Amino acid sequence: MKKYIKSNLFYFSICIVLFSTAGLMSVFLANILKRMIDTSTAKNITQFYHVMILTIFFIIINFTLHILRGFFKAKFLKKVMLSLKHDLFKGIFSKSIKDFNRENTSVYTSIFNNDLKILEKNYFDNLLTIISDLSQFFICLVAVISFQFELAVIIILINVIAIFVPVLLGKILSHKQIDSINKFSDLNVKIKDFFNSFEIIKCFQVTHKVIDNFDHADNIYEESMENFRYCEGIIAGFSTLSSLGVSVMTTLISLYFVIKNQITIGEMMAITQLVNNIANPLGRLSSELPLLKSTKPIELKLKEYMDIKMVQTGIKINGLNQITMDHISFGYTENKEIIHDFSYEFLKNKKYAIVGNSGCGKSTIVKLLLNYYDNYKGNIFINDVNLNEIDMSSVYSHLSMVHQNAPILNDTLRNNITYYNDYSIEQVNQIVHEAGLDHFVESLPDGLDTVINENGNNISGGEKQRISIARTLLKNADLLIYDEPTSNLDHVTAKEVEKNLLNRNNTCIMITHRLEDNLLERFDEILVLDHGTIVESGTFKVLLDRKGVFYSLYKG
Ligand SMILES: Nc1ncnc2c1ncn2[C@@H]1O[C@H](COP(=O)(O)OP(=O)(O)OP(=O)(O)O)[C@@H](O)[C@H]1O
Repeated sequence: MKKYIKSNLFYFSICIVLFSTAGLMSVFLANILKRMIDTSTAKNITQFYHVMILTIFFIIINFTLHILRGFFKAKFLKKVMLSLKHDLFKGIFSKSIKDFNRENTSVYTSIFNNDLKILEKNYFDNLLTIISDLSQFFICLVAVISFQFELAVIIILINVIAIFVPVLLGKILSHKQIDSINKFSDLNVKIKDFFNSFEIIKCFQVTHKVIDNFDHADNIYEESMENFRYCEGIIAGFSTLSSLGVSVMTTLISLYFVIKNQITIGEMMAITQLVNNIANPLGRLSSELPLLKSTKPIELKLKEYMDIKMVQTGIKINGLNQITMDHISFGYTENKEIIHDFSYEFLKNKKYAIVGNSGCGKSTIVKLLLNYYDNYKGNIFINDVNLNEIDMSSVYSHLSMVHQNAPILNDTLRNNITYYNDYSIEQVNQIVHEAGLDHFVESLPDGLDTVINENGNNISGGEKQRISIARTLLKNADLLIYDEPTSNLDHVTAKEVEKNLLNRNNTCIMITHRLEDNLLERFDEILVLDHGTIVESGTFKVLLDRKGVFYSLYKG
């Protein structure tokens, strides 16, 4: 976190100066109190006017300092949180697809919703309070020493004992903190899943079970929070002991010095005031310091993400001429192989269909091509270069894909289609037409500028699919991969859209369950997959004539 302080040193330095004045202001106030009491015992009206002016001056300065502290603290926190979130977001997006998929997306959202908030409050904000309290403690201590050396020594002794235990407890607090963060992340995953499945939960009438499930996860989280709060409570107890002990001892000892005529009543008041400003900050410090320490695990966790660099090593490819899958075997888990000895060569500008029963591994083949997983046996080559040696970003720049469940942004239809790239209005309109979206766009109140809701819940499944198709076509990549692109479209629209998809001069791999003549006749090669292996391949006509697996699938 020091890096973020360094990069915002200007605002941090101003904050240090402003928050450090807290001690001086306490001494100022103690001085005013001393003068007030001494004036009352001397009954001197000139002294009274001096004290009055001094008090007004104190109030104005104190007020101004508070305003300035608030202003610069807000600036500092804004700057530091902006750069922190930027680096974190960039770090997460620097992950490869396979690394990103290893964690549930709720884990990432929980970092932003929870971890960063804790860091802001317990580290950066807390740090400024610590500076203020340290300044009060040291400056007031020096002031007390200048009044009464023996008194200062006694105060230090009491405080050292009182602060020692909470600092030790800080380590335990830190463990409790990280435990509660992990539990919160688990709870977040559940909440996200349940909200995403809202309609299904209602239809299946399992609301009570879901509530039980939620309660269970929440219970685990709250128990971890309860442990954390217990620990905080114990630390707070020691803090109170510290400040109370010091206050009582000081008053008694000061009284003794007054009785012995070694200090005036005004000085006794000033000392009591100063000691309060030693004991109270010290009491607070004994919980603030452990809190600061407790953010260490969060810092380490975030650092892991922020240290991820966009890996752009490897060989760059300038186009996709041929893709060779050579004896590929793969399973998501060790004991279940999904793809068995799959070998095939996809050639430039040819059209391929992959068909087969549900679960036979069609999408998995595509995921392996896209390097989502690298723990397969065999080799994948692109233009004769092994996929493991290629800079994947150069591969991604030459391909585009329509996913089975197309992700939709909570943004305008235009941005959902262009994905923030710059295209002319003519290009966008042409693609809208090819994806069969003309009527849909016309029906929208703001046309392409209409905002689509989160997950596209104000549009139909077919419209979502056509947006995804438009997005893919607009990129006009060398290789277009379609995973059941028209499964949600009516027969007529599907036919029209598929015609546009296959008319293009690109390599195309389409996974489809639509075994219809007018579609299948358009492919150069149809791969028939069964249990992760190609059992037949050829043109539609050849496969029909063979009267084998494909024929049975086709005839249903
Ligand atoms: N991330 C995953 N982790 C574990 N198993 C998975 C994962 N993804 C898919 N599978 C399993 O791998 C097998 C093949 O899945 P795949 O999605 O490739 O099938 P598919 O032929 O595309 O099916 P469909 O036609 O239904 O889309 C299935 O049994 C599926 O349950």
